[in-house]
Amino acid sequence: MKTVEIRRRISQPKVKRRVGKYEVGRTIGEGTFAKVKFAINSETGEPVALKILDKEEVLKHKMAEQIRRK
Ligand SMILES: Nc1ncnc2c1ncn2[C@@H]1O[C@H](COP(=O)(O)OP(=O)(O)OP(=O)(O)O)[C@@H](O)[C@H]1O
Repeated sequence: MKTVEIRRRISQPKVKRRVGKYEVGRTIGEGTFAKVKFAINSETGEPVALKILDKEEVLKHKMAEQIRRK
């Protein structure tokens, strides 16, 4: 009985990272200033590509004016 409970716990999917309403999954690409991850809008179920910017690199290359928060 005890063994079954432990196995169940181990086989549960890992808790995914959350950013606001998005459940963040695997990395699908990388660019010079950003990492792009697969994510799901938990309110609508819509799959999206989530771009995570490297703030240091953006500031270093004076690209802040090209970035808009959505
Ligand atoms: N909307 C998207 N859907 C799926 N994959 C994407 C999407 N946007 C970006 N990617 C993936 O993430 C990678 C990195 O994207 P990003 O826009 O950061 O850089 P890049 O424009 O390709 O390269 P660089 O920043 O070096 O000019 C892309 O090459 C692509 O593989």
